[in-house]
Amino acid sequence: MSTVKKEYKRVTVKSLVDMKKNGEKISMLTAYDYSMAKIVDSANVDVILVGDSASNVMAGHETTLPITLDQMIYHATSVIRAVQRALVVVDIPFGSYQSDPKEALRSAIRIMKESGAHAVKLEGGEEIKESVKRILNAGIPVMGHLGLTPQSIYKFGTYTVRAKEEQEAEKLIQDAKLLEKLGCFSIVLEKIPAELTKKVSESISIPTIGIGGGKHADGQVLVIHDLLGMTHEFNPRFLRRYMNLYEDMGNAISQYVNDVKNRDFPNDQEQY
Ligand SMILES: Nc1nc(=O)c2c([nH]1)NC[C@@H]1CN(c3ccc(C(=O)N[C@@H](CCC(=O)O)C(=O)O)cc3)CN21
Ligand SMILES: CC(C)C(=O)C(=O)O
Ligand SMILES: [Mg+2]
Repeated sequence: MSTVKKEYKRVTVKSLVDMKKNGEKISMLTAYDYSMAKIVDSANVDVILVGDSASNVMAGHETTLPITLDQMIYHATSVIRAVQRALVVVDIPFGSYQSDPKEALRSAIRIMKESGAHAVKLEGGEEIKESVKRILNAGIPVMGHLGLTPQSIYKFGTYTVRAKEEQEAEKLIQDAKLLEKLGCFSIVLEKIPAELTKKVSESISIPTIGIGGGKHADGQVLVIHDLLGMTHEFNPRFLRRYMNLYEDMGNAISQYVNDVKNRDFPNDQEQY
């Protein structure tokens, strides 16, 4: 009898750029823990993002601002233990890269060293240029993030569509070109007009990953809890739900409560 070990061809930073070249769309989802990452990875998702959206969906904060570097590393470490195929990217959280490029590099190094992740993601363009350079110089792959950047929500005040005006759109295009020139391997485009996503995607050779960026992005990303319907009060237009887990889980748990109350669980077979 032989045990056949399944061979996984790992997704790399280079394979993502090749996918764009070959016209193959890239799938990306978030995960924050071992069990979920196992399922996401087994379903052949190309990129797993340990997003700072963990601040919302894991910790229950209103924004992504409170989550700490230590907490991000904890989530990333759990995810990495589960993943055999996907490229794992980790958000550098608010406050651990904005004050100076050396701090940015230190944060990126801690993420890579302590979690075993494959790349980091930072929000912004021109403003964080020196930090991106330093991190890339250390050999750490960087994913950019432009458009709606939730870490600067208080600067904008709302989660409305970004870069609808000519001037902001032009800055976004310049930022995308800059990130490519610096050496980023990919850029997330969040909540911008579909036509702008098209323009950006055609202007650079690294893949764009959209969330609320429309069909022209080279890939798509969603928060896993949104896709599964666990965040039933979050209803942006860009979200497609594939399940209604909030309801289904609620029903399953209610049945369990009933079974315990009614002395139905455990039964004779479910005890020793
Ligand atoms: N569960 C979850 N999903 C996400 O996609 C997500 C997070 N959390 N947390 C971090 C950021 C924040 N993101 C957001 C937040 C809000 C909207 C949004 O469209 N909100 C409103 C519209 C607000 C407005 O137009 O003023 C909505 O329609 O729900 C989109 C992306 C994306 N990220
Ligand atoms: C929504 C994605 C792109 C993200 O940054 C996150 O989940 O934190
Ligand atoms: Mg994020």
